[in-house]
Amino acid sequence: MNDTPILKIENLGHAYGRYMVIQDISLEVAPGELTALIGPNGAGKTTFYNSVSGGFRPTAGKVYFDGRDITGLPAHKLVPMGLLRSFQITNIFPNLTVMENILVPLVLHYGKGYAFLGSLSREKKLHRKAEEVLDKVGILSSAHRPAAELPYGDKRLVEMAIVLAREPKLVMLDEPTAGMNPEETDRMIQLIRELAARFGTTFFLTEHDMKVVFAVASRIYVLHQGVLLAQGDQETIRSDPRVREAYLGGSVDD
Ligand SMILES: Nc1ncnc2c1ncn2[C@@H]1O[C@H](COP(=O)(O)OP(=O)(O)OP(=O)(O)O)[C@@H](O)[C@H]1O
Repeated sequence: MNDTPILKIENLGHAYGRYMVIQDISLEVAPGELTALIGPNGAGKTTFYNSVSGGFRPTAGKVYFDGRDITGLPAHKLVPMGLLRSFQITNIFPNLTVMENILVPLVLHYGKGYAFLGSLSREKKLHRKAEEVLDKVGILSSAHRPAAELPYGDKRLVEMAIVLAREPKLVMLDEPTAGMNPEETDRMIQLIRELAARFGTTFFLTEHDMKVVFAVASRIYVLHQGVLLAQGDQETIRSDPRVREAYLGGSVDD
């Protein structure tokens, strides 16, 4: 069994100018583990997310992905290694069909060196791959509809299909359900759980919606004023008085 952590973070810190926003964060994520980093507004979650997933170079610490030092590498270099970050819904091309929305990143991802070129044309193989991922997430029947026509929740499924098409080992999501209604949020939760269960994809969420966190994550880290305040399973986090205090009481419960 491979026991190399998929993600290992050592003493991570980031400052905007002189303002130290996150400090001394160390954690490890095992392959397949569903992890969330939670914290009140302004705790530094997005800064953490960007420091780890290629948004910018952190000012302190080290980030290892699958045993390799990736500290400060930009997101586009992390993608071929298998570390993806989610993108906003606006990155879906509304005038292209759902299928084309999957094909464009697939072409960019595999480029001319697409590995399993055989008797079929490269285009056919990419097409088949796109159909495969659309089927996996359950929107193959919408393949030839313009993405703009899809309801919001289905657009997020397209986004996930785009993610899956690139065969990630780790997906980092920054508030994946932001802007969604409760029904769409539930679908997203189901999708993350299903992708993890069926395809072994490791997810790391930064999130302040407790409903999402408790529905998805088995391991939770709590960030407060830029430092890790607590970590553990759901029960440990729910019952930690410091976490309740940080959330001003009550809102830790969903
Ligand atoms: N580019 C920046 N320059 C200066 N300060 C910033 C910048 N980005 C964020 N900050 C500050 O850093 C702190 C942490 O912000 P961050 O967005 O990482 O927190 P967060 O936990 O994601 O918050 P939220 O849940 O509100 O999105 C905040 O005080 C914020 O104002």
